[in-house]
Amino acid sequence: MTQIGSCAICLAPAEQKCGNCQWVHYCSRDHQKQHWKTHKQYCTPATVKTDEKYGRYLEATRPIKPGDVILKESPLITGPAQVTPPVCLGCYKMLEEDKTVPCNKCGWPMCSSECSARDVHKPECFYTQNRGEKVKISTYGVPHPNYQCITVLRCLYQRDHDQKLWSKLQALQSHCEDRRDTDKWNNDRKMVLEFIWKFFKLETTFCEEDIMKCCGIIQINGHEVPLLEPEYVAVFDKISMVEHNCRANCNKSFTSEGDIILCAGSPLSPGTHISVCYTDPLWGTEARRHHLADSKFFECTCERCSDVTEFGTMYSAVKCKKKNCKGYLLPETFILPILHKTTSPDPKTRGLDNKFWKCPVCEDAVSDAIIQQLLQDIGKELSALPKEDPDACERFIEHCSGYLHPSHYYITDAGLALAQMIGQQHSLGLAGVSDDRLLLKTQLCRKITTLLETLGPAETRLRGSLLFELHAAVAETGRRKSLLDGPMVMLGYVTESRKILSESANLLRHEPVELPEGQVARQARINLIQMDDLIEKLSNALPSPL
Ligand SMILES: C[S@@+](CC[C@H](N)C(=O)[O-])C[C@H]1O[C@@H](n2cnc3c(N)ncnc32)[C@H](O)[C@@H]1O
Repeated sequence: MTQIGSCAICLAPAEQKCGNCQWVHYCSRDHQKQHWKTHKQYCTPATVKTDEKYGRYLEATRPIKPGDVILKESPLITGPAQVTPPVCLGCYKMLEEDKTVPCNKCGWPMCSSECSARDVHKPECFYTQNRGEKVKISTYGVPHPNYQCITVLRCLYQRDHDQKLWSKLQALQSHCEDRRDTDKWNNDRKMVLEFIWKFFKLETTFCEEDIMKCCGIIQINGHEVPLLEPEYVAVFDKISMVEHNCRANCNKSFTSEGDIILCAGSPLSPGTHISVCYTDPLWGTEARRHHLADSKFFECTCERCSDVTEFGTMYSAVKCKKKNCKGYLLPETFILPILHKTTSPDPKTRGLDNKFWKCPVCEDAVSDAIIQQLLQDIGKELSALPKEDPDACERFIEHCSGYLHPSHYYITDAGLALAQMIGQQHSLGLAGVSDDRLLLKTQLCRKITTLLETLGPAETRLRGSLLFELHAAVAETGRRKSLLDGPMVMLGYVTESRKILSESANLLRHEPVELPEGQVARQARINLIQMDDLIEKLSNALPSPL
């Protein structure tokens, strides 16, 4: 069916759309030509499609290279996170007692009078003034219930103040039927809906359906923006169309201004579904699938979830315990129906005793309940590890290696923490760690970055940060070797380290300086210049072949 929109120039009903992005309508070729100067800045190499499984999704319209920006857009709505200590409702900075300026119209504490005057603060200011009594916040630094409803209230405000924005928000997925009666739904009813009705006296203004739908729109489409601590929430328009894949081909990052950027992580040919990972790609398949079912209301059947070996990485595999067997146990499938409104896989209530994990080498079979118990115990051990303790981390990895595949998610998780810890705690940095630890860091960084290339090629933030760690370890190894074998061995190591660093800088190039990854990217650019200098000096010092 042809969709009728309104012409971007004259607003007349229009059937034709931009052939590339299929987003903007035109009534005539003349108006399309006239609009091109503006539109070409926003015309994206992706278009919205619909099907039964995904609903609306984005598809590439032309070949896209890794690193290409597919979309960049400003939020439709921003607001504080649902559970947050008091933050400025203009800029989201955390508020400190005695350093706040109450908005003179509504009393909400702000960081400055400039922030009170920001448009973003208008909705709660408007409804607080109508309520007839100013807000008074007296506890800071801990989550405050008054903030739970703010982002929802800001959505609701648009109904009577910005029809276009309201329509865009209302068109987003909210899964109202699936959410009904979940714990989150019941909490939202109490902490958001009742607060809006009672505190703001809006019982006759906004009905239950409108409020709960806005809660759903934020739950399904909201992004936590990590530019500040605590994070705030933003809902975007086009980015909301991007589907999930556990081995996504794109990633999102934020600009310092809070815009979102969607970037390709692998080459995309026309017709490819554009995807990001809605969950943590470093979790095991069961945890990812449960998280998606509980928070986004679909059961993931992507290529990664469908392949128990996770592209041959054996990321969820458990060691076979039959005597002398060197095989690994895996279930036949991870794609089992998940009962909605449950939380995580609980070995006691799964009732899956008739499911088995099998070893292809010795054909042994172990019941799912036994495996779940083992994984639960190891998971508990991992969460109880003391923070910032590399020895404890190393002991955990050694112990778990008796039960799990070397690339198992629990071992990878601990390995990642260990790789980042080595060198961080020493006042001399990597120069202060033992040769063994330096080698371990190098091996862990290499192993996990390679694993990430397979499991999450678009996870550029983590891969870029780990490659930065790796470049430092390789350079330090070179420095130590040169002390024994003379300065010339250094050249090979520095050249390798520079290559790794250049990849890291490239992967992190969109990260804003507010994020640790943006700081790493900045340092990487500085190090690159220094390394080029060093490589030149070492090359010039090489004896001439003549
Ligand atoms: C942010 S929205 C994406 C746009 C949505 N498809 C729409 O039509 O508005 C997230 C929702 O899309 C659907 N979805 C996204 N990725 C999916 C996937 N891999 N499999 C099934 N459904 C998916 C789910 O309903 C999910 O809650």
